[in-house]
Amino acid sequence: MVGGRIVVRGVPYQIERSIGHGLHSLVYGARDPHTGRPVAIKIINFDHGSHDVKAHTESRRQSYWKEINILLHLQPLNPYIVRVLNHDYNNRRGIIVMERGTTVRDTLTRHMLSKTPMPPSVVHRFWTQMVEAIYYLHRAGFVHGDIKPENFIQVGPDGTSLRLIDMGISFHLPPNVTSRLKTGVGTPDYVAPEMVCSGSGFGSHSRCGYSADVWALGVILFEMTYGYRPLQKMRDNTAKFKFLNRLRQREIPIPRHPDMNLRNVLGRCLTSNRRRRLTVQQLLKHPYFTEEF
Ligand SMILES: Nc1ncnc2c1ncn2[C@@H]1O[C@H](COP(=O)(O)OP(=O)(O)OP(=O)(O)O)[C@@H](O)[C@H]1O
Repeated sequence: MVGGRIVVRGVPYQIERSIGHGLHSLVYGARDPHTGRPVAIKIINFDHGSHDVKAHTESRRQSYWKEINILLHLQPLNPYIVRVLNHDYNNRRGIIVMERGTTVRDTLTRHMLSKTPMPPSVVHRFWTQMVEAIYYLHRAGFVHGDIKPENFIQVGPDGTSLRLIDMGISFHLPPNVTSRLKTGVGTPDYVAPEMVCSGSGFGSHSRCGYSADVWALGVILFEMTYGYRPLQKMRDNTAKFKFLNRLRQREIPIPRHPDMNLRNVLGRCLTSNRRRRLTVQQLLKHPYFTEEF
């Protein structure tokens, strides 16, 4: 595929390189032939690599339709959702062409490798955009369910504007409902304690709702500030699940920091009782959010 061409609804894109993959997809970097702008092309192959081909094909097809429908629905409602530029599907695969950026994970890795902390002004700029992205999402009734630095890309001339990608496991809640029981999925370092039912894993009835996204926002702010995640040093996922399960009786310790507002907002996001966690609406009014940098 790399070096080749892919035509999506009559537009020929030149594939430059592979830029990522997920459980269901391959993602390539390409150029828009009309504007020269970099684009990302996500390809979900419907019939690939499964023993039970029929069931697998159907589930991949559904996941493509779910993602494209949510993305298109949210385009006018949320300025932080990755912009979809083109899309198409056939019997074999679904294709989404979107704006391309570098992930916040890439930036965090660069800081980790060079042993330089992310400057507080950049942390603030990134995190306030993340909170706004989730605010618009929750306002439209959607829970993301897998908030992490891999799912935010940096776009724009100086790479400081953020967009949210991968709506693969997000879901809609009816009005006045703030969570639902769900088969647990997510990334252990970012999942909220209420998503963990037992000492060994998610369980089939994890409670997932708006407050789980707020917990994950707290983990990202912690990671951008201190250079590591609260659960990062734990041996394996079993140890992480055990720790999260025990958090009902205590809280994650927040290390010292000169910015008291930052430390306070971290504590209010990383509160093990989901009912006491701040909502995104409340985060927008928190002094850390409103303070000048
Ligand atoms: N618009 C984009 N710009 C830059 N990189 C992207 C873009 N979209 C996706 N990627 C890269 O491709 C990876 C996989 O994309 P994505 O998370 O959307 O796929 P997925 O199949 O839904 O993944 P998962 O299995 O985690 O649900 C991302 O982590 C990111 O590195």
